[in-house]
Amino acid sequence: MTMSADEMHDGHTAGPNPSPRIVMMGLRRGGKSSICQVMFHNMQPLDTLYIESTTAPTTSVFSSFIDFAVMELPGQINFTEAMIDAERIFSTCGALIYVIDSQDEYINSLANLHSIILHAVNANPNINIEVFIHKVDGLSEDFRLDAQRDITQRVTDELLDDGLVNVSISFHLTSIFDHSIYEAFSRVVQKLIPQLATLENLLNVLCQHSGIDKAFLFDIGSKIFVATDSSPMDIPTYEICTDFIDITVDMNNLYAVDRRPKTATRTDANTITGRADSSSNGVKPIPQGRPIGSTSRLSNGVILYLQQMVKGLALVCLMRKESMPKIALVEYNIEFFRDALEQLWLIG
Ligand SMILES: Nc1nc2c(ncn2[C@@H]2O[C@H](COP(=O)(O)OP(=O)(O)OP(=O)(O)O)[C@@H](O)[C@H]2O)c(=O)[nH]1
Repeated sequence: MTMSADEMHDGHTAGPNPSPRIVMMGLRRGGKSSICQVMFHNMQPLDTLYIESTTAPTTSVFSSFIDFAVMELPGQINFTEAMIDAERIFSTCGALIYVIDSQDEYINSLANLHSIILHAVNANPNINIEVFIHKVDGLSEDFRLDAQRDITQRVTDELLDDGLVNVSISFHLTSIFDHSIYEAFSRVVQKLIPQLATLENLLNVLCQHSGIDKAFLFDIGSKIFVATDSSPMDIPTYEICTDFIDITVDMNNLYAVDRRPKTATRTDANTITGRADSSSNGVKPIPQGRPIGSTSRLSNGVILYLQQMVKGLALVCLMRKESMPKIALVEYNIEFFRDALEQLWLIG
């Protein structure tokens, strides 16, 4: 039986053109399902210990500034033998994430990755190959870098031997036990956003004219950052921002006015107070109606500022306390940023 991309679906509505598509592959027990569960279904990393091996391809569709679908192909399927319509899957997808278990012997993974890259690039020369060197939480700092160097060297050497010099391939060190998986996934998604350069430009202009040191545009549900300004970023800053989003959403949900009609059923409640597809995925419900906003001052004087934007996005900014007297100007500029974002989203 040949399975086509459209047949492999887990029930989330994709619409007629669920693009861009991210395909996730890798050998058994590499960590693919765990990544999807932690990123998009709010599962706690430790709970992934009990995940059963995936037996059939699954697709989840997420709606944000861009709609994107993530398809996971189980490691136990040899996709060439299983007659999966690989050509079609690769030709319609924007990125192929290949997950390598760095705590295990990875020679077999590299051979498997190589044959998949050959198929993928043949079907779609523009595909982005993203290699997740995963489970690095179990490796020391030195070991991580050694593994990354070794894997990068082996994969690129083999591609060069095959004369494939223009393959777009990136390597990321990831773990579900820290924020590295969010950063890596953000980088993958960003490459699929056609408006990325415009978003970054808008954030740069906003920072320059408002005394903001760093600004991120986050998808609230998945905590993927869709764009950031061009100033350097580090993982601790990213972590502070995602924690701030969590706290803000939790506080908002705690004190949100219940606008449900008295007769509403339990099922109605999800669609009234939460993002329709996030509620069914286990992702925190994103407040509808009045946009959420919050300001907080850290012990080192840094101010965190959050404003909800269009399509479940939030602008999170870091600024020094000296910028606080100019907060009216910051908010004025953010209104322009929001307008620009709305226009950008409307023209698609
Ligand atoms: N230490 C560590 N373990 C992880 C990480 N990610 C996943 N795991 C564990 O790896 C095991 C396998 O994870 P799965 O998500 O089922 O792997 P899979 O690639 O989906 O496997 P198949 O469904 O067989 O294709 C689970 O016990 C997870 O808890 C990680 O970042 N670090």
